[in-house]
Amino acid sequence: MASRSSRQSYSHNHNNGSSSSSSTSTSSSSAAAAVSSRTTVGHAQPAHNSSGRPKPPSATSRRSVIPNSRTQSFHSDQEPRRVRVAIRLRPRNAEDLLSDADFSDCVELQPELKRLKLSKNNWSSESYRFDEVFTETASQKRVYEVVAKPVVESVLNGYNGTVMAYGQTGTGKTYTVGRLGKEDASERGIMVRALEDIIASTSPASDSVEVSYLQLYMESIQDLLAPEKTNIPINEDPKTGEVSLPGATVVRVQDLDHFLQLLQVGEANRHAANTKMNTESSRSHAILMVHIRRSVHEKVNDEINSQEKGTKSDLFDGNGIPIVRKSKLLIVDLAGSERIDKSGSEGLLLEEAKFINLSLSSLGKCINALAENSSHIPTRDSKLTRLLRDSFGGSARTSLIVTIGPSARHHAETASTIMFGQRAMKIVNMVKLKEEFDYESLSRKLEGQVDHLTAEIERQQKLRDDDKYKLEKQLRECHDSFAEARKVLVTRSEILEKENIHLESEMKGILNELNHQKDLNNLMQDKVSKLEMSLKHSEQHQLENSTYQKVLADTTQMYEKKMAELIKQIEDERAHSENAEEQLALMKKLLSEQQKSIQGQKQIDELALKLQEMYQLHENTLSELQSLKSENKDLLLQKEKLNEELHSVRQRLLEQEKQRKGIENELFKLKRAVPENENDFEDKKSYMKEELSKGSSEFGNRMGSYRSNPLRENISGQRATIAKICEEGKISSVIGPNKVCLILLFFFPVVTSIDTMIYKLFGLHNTVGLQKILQLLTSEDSDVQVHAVKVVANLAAEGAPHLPIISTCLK
Ligand SMILES: Nc1ncnc2c1ncn2[C@@H]1O[C@H](COP(=O)(O)OP(=O)(O)OP(=O)(O)O)[C@@H](O)[C@H]1O
Repeated sequence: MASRSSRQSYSHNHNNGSSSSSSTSTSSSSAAAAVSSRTTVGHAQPAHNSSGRPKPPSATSRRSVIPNSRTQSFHSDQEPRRVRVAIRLRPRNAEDLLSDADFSDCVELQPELKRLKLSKNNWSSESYRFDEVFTETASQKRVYEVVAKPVVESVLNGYNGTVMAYGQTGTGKTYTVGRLGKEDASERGIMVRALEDIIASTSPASDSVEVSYLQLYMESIQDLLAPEKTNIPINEDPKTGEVSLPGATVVRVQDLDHFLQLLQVGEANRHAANTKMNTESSRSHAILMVHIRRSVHEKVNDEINSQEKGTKSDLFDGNGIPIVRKSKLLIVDLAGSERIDKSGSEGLLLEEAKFINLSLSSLGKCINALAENSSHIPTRDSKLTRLLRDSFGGSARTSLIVTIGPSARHHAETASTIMFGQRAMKIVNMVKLKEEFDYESLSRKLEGQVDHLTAEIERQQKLRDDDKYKLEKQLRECHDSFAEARKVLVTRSEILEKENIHLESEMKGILNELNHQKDLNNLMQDKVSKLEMSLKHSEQHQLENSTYQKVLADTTQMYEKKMAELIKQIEDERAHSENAEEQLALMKKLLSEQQKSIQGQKQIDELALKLQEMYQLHENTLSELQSLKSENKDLLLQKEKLNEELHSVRQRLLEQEKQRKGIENELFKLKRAVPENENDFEDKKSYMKEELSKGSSEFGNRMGSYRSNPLRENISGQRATIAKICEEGKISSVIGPNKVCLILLFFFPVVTSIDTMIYKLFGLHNTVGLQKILQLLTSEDSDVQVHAVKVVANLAAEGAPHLPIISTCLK
């Protein structure tokens, strides 16, 4: 009772609400008996704090039946959470109505107070407070939301959870937990609704929901999804305390329909045997294990120890890291906790009942021990307690639904069940969040990243190789074009150099020639000036040469002008040439610079273009030079001709000058030699003869130059006639016929006929005398006679004083 008193001291949430101090535990069920016995002996009471709330369990009281399973997790948050217990009253069934017709219900529910009154007898009852009280009209949905949904949410958040139904056979455990509700969804039990929520809250891409469905039948674990698997061993990790069933089938749930199919298969395989109490009684404990694995990306928590933090920081650079939350939900539909004597079982059924009672009794003992903070929790007494070690006193969040029937016939079982629930309410679990680094998915992710990066590196490498190949190709092409351009430039440079050398030599030649021409010009100018001087001196005597001199002066002036122009052109050409040389030097410099560092085809092309322009300019210069040369040549030829003409003119002038002087001398001598009269004639005859004979050879030579002249041949022809006349007149005997003719020619250059000349000769000079002319009339030579007649006729025509003489002669 002490325990009851202590329970009464719970707060409204924790107080079991028992209003009676008397122990009414007469349960014959094993678990209830265990609880009862513990209660009766008055073992350890739950600790309370000053506020009436149960103290958080001490290290000892909190201890889990399993070791800390979070050695790999980094969350250390632990939260005390009491096992939540709700009670549900099944509606009266036909049997109840029939058998209890004369009795009232043994329980009275006060759901608003979350209390249950269990009648002890007709006049007294005991009141018990639960976390929730469901009447017979409570819907499946509400039962789920109140009892199971918080646990499911915890499981989705990474905590282990357990939802378990405990109660007498036929009170609605399977109805509450395992009903499929195929035809009516509102009838669905906790299993289906829990999976519905879990599936809806998880992502098939990042999360996984796996289920195993087992039954514990006669201390043997059988796989309900693969019934051939029996006696599946329980594996307990000594380090983590994790309980697992490695032999059990684990199926990843795809959707709710898939789960319903699985559940249906499991239900079909669940062993059920008819008992006298319930034709469809479950003779085994059904355990649905739901393994949830959820990926959570969180930042590195400050709580992570520095070593782990450092490692992860290196890996993720402070960004979200893959964290996986692994949690397990157990939904347990326990077998009925009926009394063996009441069930009337025998044979196999009796054996089943014994095992059921054994496991439930063991569970009750554990719950008692936990509730009383016992130092020893007998979890290893049965497989059921081994499987549920994490659910009671462990790290799981646990809700217990206790089902009872209304029939007074089962008052004792109902009371025992209620006490089981009341004990369970004292158990405080230390729920723990089970988060782990998802090394597996991290590894997969990293492998994926490595693959991606490797592919990217390979792609980049391939791109680099392609670029490198293209660049190398371009470089080779550039090298080739550069070498070719260089070759062309070198060739052109060589050609230009040769042409330049050639031009330079030509320029030198031209310059030399020009200098020579200048010298010649100077000489010519000197000669011309001298000639001009000479001409000036002989200007008075050489009027006929004035035209020549003028032409010569004009020609010389023109020539000088042309020479000046030519010099100017040559100077221009020299300037051009110097400019070309400068440009060529620039080109050479550019070429050398270009040869040193050619930066590309573009510069080469520009240089080639410039070079071509220079070459064109050079070509033009050459052609201009050539034309100037030809002009110079022509001018030189003209100059040569002019020089020759000038020379010949000068020669003629000199000769004429010389002839003139000679003639003047001879004339002077002749004048001296001419007799004044007949007597003087004879005196001077010898002198003249001597002189004439002396000069005849010179005179004859001087006249030789005229022999080629036709005029002079004519004169020569007439000379014979004159000579005859002179011979007749005794002149020729004195000076000779040649000299007579020359005298005639000198004094009478305009005489057109021999007759006139003879007439003049005899008329001006009376040396011959009229008598001599008249004597010619009688000359034996007919020609002389004819001419003598003509002379006489002329004299007569003139009416000269000779006329009387002539008349006399003619007589
Ligand atoms: N709350 C309820 N509302 C309506 N019917 C119910 C309710 N609870 C139970 N029943 C009915 O009572 C009968 C027995 O229920 P159930 O089989 O769930 O009992 P049980 O506790 O699982 O029995 P066992 O332990 O023998 O398996 C079923 O026909 C079920 O439909």
